[in-house]
Amino acid sequence: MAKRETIALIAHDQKKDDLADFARTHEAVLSQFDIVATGTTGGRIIEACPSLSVRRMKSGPLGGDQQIGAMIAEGEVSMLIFFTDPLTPMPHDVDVKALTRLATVYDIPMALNRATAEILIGACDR
Ligand SMILES: O=C(CO)COP(=O)(O)O
Repeated sequence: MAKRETIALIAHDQKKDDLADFARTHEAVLSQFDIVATGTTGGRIIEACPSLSVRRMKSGPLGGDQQIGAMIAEGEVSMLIFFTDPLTPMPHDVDVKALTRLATVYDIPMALNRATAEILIGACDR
């Protein structure tokens, strides 16, 4: 069986409801991919969409962003959808920056808000 591509899904706390809703809306498309997520986000996605194949890494503040960044560097992630919260200071801000930097370095499609995520997921559905 051909290896499926992986999409990384992450949301900051204030954006988790929105990402869970996004995942529910696009469950059929997402089910064609393996999903990797930071810990708490992954739990929310599994709750919202039990049919999806979700690998949960550590929680973001405990290194989850860095783990997913390492996967990007290894070529294991095809797309990053990360609903960021620009209005709340984060203790792990540097990790968030490192993750989005690696997505840019390795030139994978990256959505940092829902409007862009809708366009990317629409492109996956063709
Ligand atoms: O903080 C995060 C990303 O920077 C998300 O981590 P959680 O999904 O564990 O809340």
